[in-house]
Amino acid sequence: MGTPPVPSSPSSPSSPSLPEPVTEAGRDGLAALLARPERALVALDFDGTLAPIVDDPTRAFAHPDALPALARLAPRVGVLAIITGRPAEVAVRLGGFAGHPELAGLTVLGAYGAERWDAATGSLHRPPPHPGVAAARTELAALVERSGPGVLLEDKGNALAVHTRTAPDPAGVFAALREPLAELAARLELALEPGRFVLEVRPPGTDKGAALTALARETDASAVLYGGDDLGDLAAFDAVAQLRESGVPGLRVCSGSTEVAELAAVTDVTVDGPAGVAGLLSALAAALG
Ligand SMILES: O=P(O)(O)OC[C@H]1O[C@H](O[C@H]2O[C@H](CO)[C@@H](O)[C@H](O)[C@H]2O)[C@H](O)[C@@H](O)[C@@H]1O
Repeated sequence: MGTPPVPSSPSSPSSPSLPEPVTEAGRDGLAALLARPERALVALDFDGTLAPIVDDPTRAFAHPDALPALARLAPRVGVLAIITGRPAEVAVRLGGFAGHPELAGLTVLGAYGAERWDAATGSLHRPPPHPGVAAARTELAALVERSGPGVLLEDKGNALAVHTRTAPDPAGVFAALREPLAELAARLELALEPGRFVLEVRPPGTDKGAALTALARETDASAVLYGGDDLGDLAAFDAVAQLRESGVPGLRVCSGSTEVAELAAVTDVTVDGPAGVAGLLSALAAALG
């Protein structure tokens, strides 16, 4: 017996209208996507974009409207992808992406593009562990212990994330940890990746921009949409700008939040967090018939 199709959205029976991008390049990107959807690449970040931000990273499930919107959009565009800082298999589990016939073509690029899961085959590609991560694990456990209550260490296998969201002073602890973590990352030949009340040390060598560009080239995309909410998404927004310069129109969607308010200035359209993203994806699917 196969997995049943994704149910329709619980909270938005009718699709909202497509928002108008505030930039000309964004309007061109949207027009190109609507004109040739079969050649379009739609790529989305996970946390803060498809999944609401919550205190416990292990319980950051997709917004209830996200999966129905993705399922509706997937058959209408060339390629649908998730590009996330999570390990690919964690994003697949939290998103509930596996086993749905509508999402048979979905690709999940995890660990900022270092990992790849394809729904079509269920195959997971993961690089070998970086030697610096094991050393960082021991040091970070001690550092987190000293940092006071509410500071969490998320062990992602080949990366480690220190979360300060549930500390009594999240911004203050984040600021205090930034320099020691930058020093540790440099010493162990790792990269420091700051995000929403999180400082991550991870293997260098890739980012979401490189991942998005490679996927656009691999799939010969004629238009690209990228949606994100955090600092790690800036590389992907830059990649959209570079793809535009090389003749591939693109649309940059900001999943808006008060935590990373500066992102709206470098994107073409801002929606209200994961609910707004799901609404936009649903509206896109409706516009594509
Ligand atoms: O690339 P993303 O999919 O956006 O992942 C980036 C990081 O997201 C997660 O942390 C964020 O979400 C948590 C759950 O809502 C929240 O508690 C935390 O404050 C946010 O920074 C994830 O835990 C990290 O591993 C990802 O790198």
